[in-house]
Amino acid sequence: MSRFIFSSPRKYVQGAGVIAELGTYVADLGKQAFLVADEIVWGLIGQQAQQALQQGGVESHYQQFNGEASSNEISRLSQLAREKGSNVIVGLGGGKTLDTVKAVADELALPVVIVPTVASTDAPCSALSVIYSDTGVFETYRFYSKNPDLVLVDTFVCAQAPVRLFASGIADGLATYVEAQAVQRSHAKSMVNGDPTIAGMAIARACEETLLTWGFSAYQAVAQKLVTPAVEAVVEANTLLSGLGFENAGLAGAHAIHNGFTAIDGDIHHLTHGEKVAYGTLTQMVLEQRPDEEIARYIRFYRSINMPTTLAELHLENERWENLVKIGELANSEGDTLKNLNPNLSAETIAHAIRAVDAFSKTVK
Ligand SMILES: NC(=O)c1ccc[n+]([C@@H]2O[C@H](COP(=O)([O-])OP(=O)(O)OC[C@H]3O[C@@H](n4cnc5c(N)ncnc54)[C@H](O)[C@@H]3O)[C@@H](O)[C@H]2O)c1
Ligand SMILES: [Zn+2]
Repeated sequence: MSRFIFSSPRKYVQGAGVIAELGTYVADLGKQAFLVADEIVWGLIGQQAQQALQQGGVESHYQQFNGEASSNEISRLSQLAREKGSNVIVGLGGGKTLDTVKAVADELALPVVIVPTVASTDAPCSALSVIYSDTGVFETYRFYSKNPDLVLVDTFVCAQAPVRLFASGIADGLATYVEAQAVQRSHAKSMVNGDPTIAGMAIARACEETLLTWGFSAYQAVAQKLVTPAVEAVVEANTLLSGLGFENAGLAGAHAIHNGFTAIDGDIHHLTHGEKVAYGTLTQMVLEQRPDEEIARYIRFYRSINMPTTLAELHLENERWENLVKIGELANSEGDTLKNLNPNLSAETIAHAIRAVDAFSKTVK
């Protein structure tokens, strides 16, 4: 029986300078905020955030994020927030910080406010966290009963972040519709365990359209730390459209293969989420036998924003065949989403596709 489900954050606010309004919005949710950010992000906007909260009549306590969205880090921060008597959790930063604060808020059954400071992933809006070991190996998806209470995105702040992270967010967003189509084709379930709604699919499609239409000029603008209408559109696509799209229409091969890459030691660990997802998307496209010209279009677009399309760019050019098969095995693990692409893929078939992307990419002009 079909169950069409659509889930979303309660409120999404985006614009250059909106961080100044943080207190006004947070005050509706709680008056004792527990703020989490890493050292870099805190140095950039910590003071501004605290001031904005104060203006809204919200007291705040800051704790530094240690860098990994792991069970240990979640327990440590939960304990501290409990001791402080906080009644709203606020996370500022990239995907790992945001995934961690979602889990902390869930442990304490408190509202959560997400302030992405970089448009690098579609983590902000979702009701799930990606959990890793303390050393950064993918462990599991942790699901929540609700999405964040507020997502507040200051476009100006995001445009100051490294352009490589912005491009990575574009790559993460470009996977959304590719994976959504696979889920729909195979009648699989979305990340909210429902059948994709018309809304979910339309949002995923709008995400792809926005990124292919304005992704390149937005990338050029952010490289100069500028905010243009195209940058606003792409920040929305990376954050809101991609987030609602992947959650409500589902994940398939691109993200499972991304998760598979964490099985490998070495320099691939220095790649961003989006960079690995870009290659995972191409691998999925090869596995679903998309027309050559369609794959080539994606390759040209990734190249234009400096995302990897060859094994050398993933630092995997000399990787042994057994290790590529290991990536396939982890991608194929229970609880991951490769089966939404095709339940009958072997680890070897995935390894073939990983190498085939490289071979094809080298021929694309
Ligand atoms: N929960 C979800 O739905 C979901 C979706 C996609 C990705 N993810 C997860 O997100 C994580 C990846 O997130 P990420 O790519 O943002 O990386 P990250 O969180 O590991 O790192 C972001 C980096 O950017 C820096 N930074 C942030 N804002 C900045 C700014 N304005 N200026 C300068 N530097 C800034 C931070 O200090 C940090 O070093 C992965 O763990 C992935 O699994 C989760
Ligand atoms: Zn992603």
